Amino acid sequence: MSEAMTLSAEPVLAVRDVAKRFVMHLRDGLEIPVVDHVSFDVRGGECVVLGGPSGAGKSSILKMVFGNYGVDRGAIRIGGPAGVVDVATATPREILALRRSTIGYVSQFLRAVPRVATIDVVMEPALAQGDDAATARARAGDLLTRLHVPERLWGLAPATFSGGEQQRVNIARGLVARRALLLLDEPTASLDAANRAAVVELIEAEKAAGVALLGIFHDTDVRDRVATRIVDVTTFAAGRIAA
Ligand SMILES: Nc1ncnc2c1ncn2[C@@H]1O[C@H](COP(=O)(O)OP(=O)(O)OP(=O)(O)O)[C@@H](O)[C@H]1O
Repeated sequence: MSEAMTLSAEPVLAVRDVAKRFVMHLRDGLEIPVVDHVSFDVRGGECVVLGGPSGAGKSSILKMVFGNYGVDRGAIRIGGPAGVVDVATATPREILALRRSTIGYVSQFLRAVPRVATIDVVMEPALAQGDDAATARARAGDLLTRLHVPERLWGLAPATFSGGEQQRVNIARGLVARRALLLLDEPTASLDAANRAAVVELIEAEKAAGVALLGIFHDTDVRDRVATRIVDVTTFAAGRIAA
């Protein structure tokens, strides 16, 4: 199927005229403008990559979309089961509901819960979404296998795993639930070539399933393979020259 045929008509994510500055209260309210007039869409079936040098504001934009950072101006509209929610004006409760139903976040860091087995860590978001245990376990096992996490580790807690193993457990956990919008914060950082390739395949599968993806990838090889479009964040620089 061609890419155009898998794209949904309405964007899953619509960012409109967003501005963000940080106010340093411990430094007499010093203001650090980061981005201004940020506008872009992400439709189902496409992977939009935020590009630009270090400090341009890529992570800040991702964190605003996830609701971790407040927004000074503009709208971040996300279409979910309960209709369209504007993250810029949503209550914390609405943002949490949106995360449970609509937005997935895959970072490179695992916040490991002590003593919980890997398979349970991975399947938990699928159970929270309402999948039955057998379905959630099967999907979790499939993802762990594709990410080369050996089955002998599934019953162990990931706290003692290597950095790369923990990262792969985290990616599996981030992908296990079916979400309309996936945010990817350098999911392939410090993975080896075989696992980078596995992540690229999983991202392609999400695109084919009609998921909207927004990501940051410093690895240009991975970025060029997954990106439908690159949004250059330097075009949104707010009154400052990016480093
Ligand atoms: N919580 C914060 N408080 C104050 N300033 C911040 C905060 N988060 C980010 N910044 C500043 O905002 C600017 C953009 O940072 P951001 O992390 O979004 O850039 P980036 O493009 O993701 O960079 P990198 O590629 O290095 O991760 C930087 O100058 C940074 O110092």
